[in-house]
Amino acid sequence: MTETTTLQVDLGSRSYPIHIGTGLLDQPRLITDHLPARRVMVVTNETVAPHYLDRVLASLDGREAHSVVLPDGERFKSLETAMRVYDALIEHRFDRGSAIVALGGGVIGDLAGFVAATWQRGVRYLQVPTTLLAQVDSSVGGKTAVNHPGGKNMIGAFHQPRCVIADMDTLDTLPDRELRAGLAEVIKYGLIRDADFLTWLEANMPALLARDKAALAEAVERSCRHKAAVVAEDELEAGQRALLNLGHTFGHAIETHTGYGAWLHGEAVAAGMVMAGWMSMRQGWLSEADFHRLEAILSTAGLPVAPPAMESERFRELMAVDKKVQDGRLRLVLLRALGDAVVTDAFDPAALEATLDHYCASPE
Ligand SMILES: NC(=O)c1ccc[n+]([C@@H]2O[C@H](COP(=O)([O-])OP(=O)(O)OC[C@H]3O[C@@H](n4cnc5c(N)ncnc54)[C@H](O)[C@@H]3O)[C@@H](O)[C@H]2O)c1
Ligand SMILES: O=C(O)C(=O)C[C@@H](O)[C@H](O)[C@H](O)COP(=O)(O)O
Ligand SMILES: [Zn+2]
Repeated sequence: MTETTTLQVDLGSRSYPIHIGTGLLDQPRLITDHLPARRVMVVTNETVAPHYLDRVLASLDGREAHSVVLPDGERFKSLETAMRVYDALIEHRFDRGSAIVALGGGVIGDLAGFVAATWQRGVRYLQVPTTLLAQVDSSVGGKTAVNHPGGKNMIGAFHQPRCVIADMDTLDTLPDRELRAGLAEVIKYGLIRDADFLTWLEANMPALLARDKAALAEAVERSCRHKAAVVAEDELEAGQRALLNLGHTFGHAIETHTGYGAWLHGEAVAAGMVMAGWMSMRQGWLSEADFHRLEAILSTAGLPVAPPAMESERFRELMAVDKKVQDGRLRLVLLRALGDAVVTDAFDPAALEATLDHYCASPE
């Protein structure tokens, strides 16, 4: 077991710790200390359960622990799947004092968090993220949701976890493609608010892709510091939190268009960040050299730098339901420089049209 780093998400009475380290799943009482509930439901999926469920259940010794093992995949981040968890909660008489543990990647975290937010109008829950993406982003900040067939994360709530336990050892079993998808959200923090981190990521990309534990731990910790700081400033996305959405307006359109799953969230966000970067360059905000740097780091991380074949009209249609639309006006996260992002509706519409023309397939 190595050192554990603990960060804090400062939200007054709803503050909570993020523990990052190795061997955490085998530490007795780490979960129960943060979840003083008699009944606990562990929500996980069929891929994660064989690796980690027994250890989490063992750590809940002394509690009445149950588990629900869901099918795996973004397409199961739905109300129908949430209903399976509600069914288990009813069956085992879960009351307001009961608690939920989300064990898995962002799909499980978002769905279990949504169930926790809505079960009897809100019960406690804890995040045990097991993908890089979930450790650096989705487990922190309390955005919970399920998808609608017509739009990503359309049905959700803000509901903060009581604690985040990121055991880096769980990344040992993560497929390479999923590791790369997680790197997209790590790179995002550099692009929106930390040019030095971006330089560090460029230098350390080979180590990260080779799963060097120290490099991964530093990437997780620096990412969580950024996420915690943004969330503490603007929990409910009244302003600056929207910067965490860089690439997501384009990316969510890609995920919805491709039916939730063909493109991983991180892959869609990577292509979306390239599109946002290209548009920022077209606006005259980002230099050509910096755009190429953005494209290069994503490409070195093995991520897509262009969307799938999609007509521009389909992008327009899907982007129109983005949650950042205000009074019918689309707001986008664009870059003024690397490490300096802005959320704005004051973009040149011609720059958006040029971006869609540049990246989209023409209708047959
Ligand atoms: N709430 C937020 O703030 C937030 C932030 C970013 C992303 N998200 C959401 O997160 C989701 C994406 O999360 P994700 O990338 O973790 O995808 P995911 O949850 O689908 O996990 C990726 C894959 O890895 C498997 N897996 C998980 N842990 C594993 C492990 N340790 N070993 C082996 N396999 C493992 C999963 O079963 C799945 O097949 C999207 O729905 C996205 O919208 C939410
Ligand atoms: O925490 C946030 O805020 C984010 O925007 C993080 C994103 O990486 C994440 O994908 C989030 O789920 C997107 O939220 P949404 O509000 O655009 O659905
Ligand atoms: Zn995201």
